[in-house]
Amino acid sequence: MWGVDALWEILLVITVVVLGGLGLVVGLVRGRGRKAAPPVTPPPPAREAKTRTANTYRPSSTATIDTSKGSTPAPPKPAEREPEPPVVEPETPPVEPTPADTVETTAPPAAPAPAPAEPEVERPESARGRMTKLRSRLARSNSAMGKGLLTVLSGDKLDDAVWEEVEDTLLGADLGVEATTEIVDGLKRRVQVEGSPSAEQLEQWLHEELLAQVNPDMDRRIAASRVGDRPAVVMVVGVNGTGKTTTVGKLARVLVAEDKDVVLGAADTFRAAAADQLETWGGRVGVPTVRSDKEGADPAAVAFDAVKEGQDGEVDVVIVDTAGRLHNKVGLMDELAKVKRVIEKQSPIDECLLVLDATTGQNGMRQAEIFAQAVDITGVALTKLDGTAKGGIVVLVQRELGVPVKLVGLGEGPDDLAPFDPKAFVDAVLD
Ligand SMILES: Nc1nc2c(ncn2[C@@H]2O[C@H](COP(=O)(O)OP(=O)(O)OP(=O)(O)O)[C@@H](O)[C@H]2O)c(=O)[nH]1
Repeated sequence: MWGVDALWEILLVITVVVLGGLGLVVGLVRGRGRKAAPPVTPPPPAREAKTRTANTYRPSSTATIDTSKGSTPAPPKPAEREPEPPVVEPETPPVEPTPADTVETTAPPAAPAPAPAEPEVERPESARGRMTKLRSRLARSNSAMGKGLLTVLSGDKLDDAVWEEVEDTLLGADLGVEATTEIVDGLKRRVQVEGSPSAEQLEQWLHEELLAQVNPDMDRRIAASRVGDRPAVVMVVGVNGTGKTTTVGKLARVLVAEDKDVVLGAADTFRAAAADQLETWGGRVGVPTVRSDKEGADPAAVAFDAVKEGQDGEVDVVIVDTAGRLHNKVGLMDELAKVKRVIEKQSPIDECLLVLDATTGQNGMRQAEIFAQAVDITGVALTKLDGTAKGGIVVLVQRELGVPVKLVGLGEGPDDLAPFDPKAFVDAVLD
């Protein structure tokens, strides 16, 4: 018979076997359960995926450039070869090609751009009476002289101190010594003859004395009409920066307003932009510009061609702009003399206008004298009179050069050039 110990051993073995079997069954059941789990919902399509879909409508810009350069195009990436199956949510509307895409991919080649519109030709206003219209500009800068004079003269007595102050004021306005002396002597004489004058009487005398100095009898017409069977020729000279090219442009406008046919000659070949500047001025009023495309071209040759063009085209006037700066003064004067000589092989020069900057005062006068030695000046265009209180330069320049101021510049606007009117000038100074 088996002992109790043996019985316990048998029971222990059976328990171990049963527990091991149970463990095996549980393991199997859990493993099968994991395999049969429901599929996990994929994450919503990323933003990147949408973008990529849209991009398939758009030819790569780099590819286009590469093709046009003739280089071998890189094989298309799989994503570019075929649109990817849509990975967007069903409710997302399909991506439409943008108008730009449509043009690039399917539209026929774009129609040629319309021809640029013809630049509009301006019709400038007549320059008659322009100085009276611009009088306020002149008065703004120059009436200090007039006011100063009238204040001094309206005192209780007219003694030496008063006359000295009048002299200083006139000299300060660049009238020059001779004109100043003549004006003061004239006033003193009238006071001696008439006795103590009223303020109005003094103002009237001052007006007359100043006007006499500005010399209203000078011929200020510009030679801009055909002479016999040829155009008039106007040569414009002056130091660079005085406003020479601008003045030629403004003068062309003045003449167009008078129904003149004008040709411009860009003989300032020293400064590269001068021809462009002139051409722009001319273009605005339908006036052609003869120029050279070569920087530093022979200015005399350009001037010659301009005059020839004017003759062939039977225009009224040819205006030749010249250089105002060279490496040295002698070179500039030699060049101007040459331009003049070459023009005169075809036609007399009817007008030689010197452009002077009124703000440069006595310095401008020295320039004027140098130019006068190289060419025969027939008139002066005094620019920037709006920016100086030294309007007396009008008197000085006429006295020194013996030629009239024919034009005055009173601003930077295209129509700020006026035929000089002595009475309007004196009126503005004594305003
Ligand atoms: N305030 C004022 N400015 C003026 C007048 N005339 C010309 N200017 C200005 O002066 C400057 C010089 O003018 P330009 O015509 O280029 O001078 P330029 O003498 O031709 O100079 P270069 O071509 O270098 O020889 C420009 O800014 C003009 O607008 C004027 O009457 N009043």
